[in-house]
Amino acid sequence: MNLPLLSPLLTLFPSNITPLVLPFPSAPGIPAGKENTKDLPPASFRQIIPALARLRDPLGHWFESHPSPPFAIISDMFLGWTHRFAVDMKVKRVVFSPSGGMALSVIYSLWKNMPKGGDQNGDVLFEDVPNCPKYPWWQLSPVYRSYVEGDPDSELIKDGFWDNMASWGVLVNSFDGLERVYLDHLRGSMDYDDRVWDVGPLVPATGYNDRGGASSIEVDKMLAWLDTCRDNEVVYVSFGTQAILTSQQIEAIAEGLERSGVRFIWPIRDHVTANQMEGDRDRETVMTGFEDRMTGRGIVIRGWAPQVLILRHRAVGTFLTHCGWNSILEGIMASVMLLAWPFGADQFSNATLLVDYLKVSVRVCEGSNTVPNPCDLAQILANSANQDEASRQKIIKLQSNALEALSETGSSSKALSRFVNKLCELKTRPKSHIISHNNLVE
Ligand SMILES: O=c1ccn([C@@H]2O[C@H](COP(=O)(O)OP(=O)(O)O[C@H]3O[C@H](CO)[C@@H](O)[C@H](O)[C@H]3O)[C@@H](O)[C@H]2O)c(=O)[nH]1
Repeated sequence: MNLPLLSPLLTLFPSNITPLVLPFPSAPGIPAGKENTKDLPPASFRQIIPALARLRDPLGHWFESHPSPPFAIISDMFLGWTHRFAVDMKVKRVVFSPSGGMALSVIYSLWKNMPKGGDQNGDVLFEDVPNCPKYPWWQLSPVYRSYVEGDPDSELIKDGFWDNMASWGVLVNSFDGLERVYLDHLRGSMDYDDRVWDVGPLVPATGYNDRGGASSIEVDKMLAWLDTCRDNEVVYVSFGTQAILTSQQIEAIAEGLERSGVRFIWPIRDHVTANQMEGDRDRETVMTGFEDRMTGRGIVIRGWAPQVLILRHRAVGTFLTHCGWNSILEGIMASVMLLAWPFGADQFSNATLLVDYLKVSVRVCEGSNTVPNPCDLAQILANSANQDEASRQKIIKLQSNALEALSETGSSSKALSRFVNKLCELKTRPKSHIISHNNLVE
């Protein structure tokens, strides 16, 4: 069911890429017909990681029956089992990190040291990560916090992260001019050596507007409305594919937007309604009245928004974001002011990077259960929408670093070339020289 998401890529390279479609393994806790975390609640990560590990056998059959099987595997960090698979197949495995270098450093440190709780303040200090970030226990990755020693799914997830660290190399969706210190840290602290390739930001090319799916709004109408707005006056509000807002949070955002007087676009995910918590007030009543009053001043999208297209419009100048890494990179590429409200996963580390280290963002709220004060929120939104060009300089500088990284001679392009060269070296080397997992020469 995820195959259509690849169509734009497959169309661009029809003869180079052949998808191998394996049936999604059924698994307890994952309803039939749901094959993507964007259609599932955040806790489903605990089920989906073990489910995907069951692809090992079908993949193995394909591998062994292929006349010219691959000599390297690139796989997402939630597919840690592919490291051992690669070892068995006597090929190399490269981790793909959809998270940035700082977040990955924190995640690796977490699984390496496996802290059992915080200090007396409830904080966990990451002493082996540059700048020694610390987080209260509740801000650590929920996948980590749900680890139970001896539980088969927990052990599989833990092994997956250990295997990520033991893999041959890592591709990071990030760039030198954003967080070099963390990319260097990954180079220095793992056995990856120089095989850390920062090839980002990986964002869609101009003109490609359907990232992650078709939009739930008439795009032409939305663009026509945006065209009537002044430069940078529109606030875009979105919390990615995982966060589920409570009715109280939705109400507070609606009130904040209304009080602020700003123009806005705000997608609300469909299945949020289905997941309303018990005791929440009726979201629909709030939203219907709000949408009526906001006609002409803002757009509420029920479902999927063409986020990249929206962010790139000259009228959009502020992004209230949950700090998902893709949203951050898209925001940087569009040089919009980032207002941070991290919910979970790697988002607290991402917020640390943006707010505390790079100082390109303001922390608006924190946590999946916190409800912001609508008056404070309104003030922050209004201030951001009215900022002058001078206050946008830091984010413009980051955008220019990103563009530089992607230029022909930029750091990310060079990293990609180095990566391709390494792969080519593998291809020309007989497999008998490959060192196995046990460091035995095969
Ligand atoms: O209506 C929508 C909603 C989302 N998006 C796109 O969906 C992606 C969302 O990705 P991201 O911003 O990274 O958020 P999540 O969906 O929450 O991503 C998960 O994966 C990221 C990468 O690992 C982590 O950084 C996050 O914490 C984790 O929640 C982005 O490309 C958005 O442009 C849309 O196009 N339209």
